[in-house]
Amino acid sequence: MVKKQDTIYAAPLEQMVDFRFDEKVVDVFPDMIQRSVPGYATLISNIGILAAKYAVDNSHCYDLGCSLGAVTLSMRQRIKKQNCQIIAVDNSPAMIEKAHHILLADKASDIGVQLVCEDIADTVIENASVVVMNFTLQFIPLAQRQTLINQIYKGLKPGGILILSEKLAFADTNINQFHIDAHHDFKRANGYSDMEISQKRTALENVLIPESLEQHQQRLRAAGFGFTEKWYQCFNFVSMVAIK
Ligand SMILES: C[S@@+](CC[C@H](N)C(=O)[O-])C[C@H]1O[C@@H](n2cnc3c(N)ncnc32)[C@H](O)[C@@H]1O
Ligand SMILES: O=C(O)C(=O)C[C@]1(C(=O)O)C=C[C@H](O)C=C1
Repeated sequence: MVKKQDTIYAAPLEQMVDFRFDEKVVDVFPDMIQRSVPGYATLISNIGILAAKYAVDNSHCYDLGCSLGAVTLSMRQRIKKQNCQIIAVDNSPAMIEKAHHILLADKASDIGVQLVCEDIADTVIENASVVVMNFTLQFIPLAQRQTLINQIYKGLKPGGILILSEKLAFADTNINQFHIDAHHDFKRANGYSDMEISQKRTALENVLIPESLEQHQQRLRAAGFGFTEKWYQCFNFVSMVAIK
C-alpha cells in the first residue's frame, strides 16, 4: 500500500515556513494526525467514553480546537443525555468548513452541534459539563494559557470535566530525548521519512510550545481544579483530566 505522503513537506528546507492549519494541512490532516500522535484513535474513542460519563442533561459540551471534529463525533456517538449541545470551536476556516461537511453527514446522533470559527480565547464557556482540548493548548501562546484554563474552570458546572491532551516536554534532558527519539521512531514506523520528520519538527518549533506535566498540573490547580489525573500516555503524548 502506498503511504499517503504529506506532500506539504516536500518543499526544500529553506522554503519551510511555520506550520499552519491551512487548506493544505486540512487535506492530509486525518492521515497526518493518525501517523503523528501515538494512539490517537484510542484517545478519541476514550475521550468519548469519558465525556459520556460526565455529560449532564441540559448542558454544553465543548470541543476547543476541534479541527475536523473527531472528538465531537466521538462525543455525539456516546453521550446519551437530554438537551446536551456540543460547541465545536476552531480558528481555522479551512478546518471548520470541512468539519461542517463531515458533521452534516453524521446522521447517527440527534445531539446538536454548533460549529464556531473563532479564537478559543474569545469563546464563552458556560453551563459546561464537558470541555475537551485535544492537542490544542500547546498551540496557544504561553501568556494566554492560564486565563484560558481559568475561563474553562469558571464555565464548568460543579462535577464538570476538562479533558486536556498535550505533547509534553520533560525537564530531565535524558527523559526528554528518550521520548523525542521514540516519537520519531513511531513516525518512521508510520511511513514518514527522516527528511519529513526533520522538516515538520522545524515547522512546529515556534508554533507548538510543549510544557511539562508539572506545569500543566500547576496551572490546573491555580485555576481551582481540585482533582487532576494523567489517564493516558504514549511517549511524549499524554491526556489529563481535571474535575471541578
Ligand atoms: C492538533 S489540532 C487538534 C486536534 C483535534 N482536537 C482532534 O482531536 O482531532 C490543533 C487545532 O487547534 C486549532 N487552533 C490552534 N490555535 C487555536 C486558537 N487560538 N483558537 C481556536 N483554534 C485553534 C488549529 O486550527 C487546529 O485545528
Ligand atoms: O509533534 C509532531 O510531530 C506532531 O505532528 C504533533 C501534532 C500535534 O501534537 O498536534 C502536530 C500537528 C498535527 O499535524 C498533528 C500532531
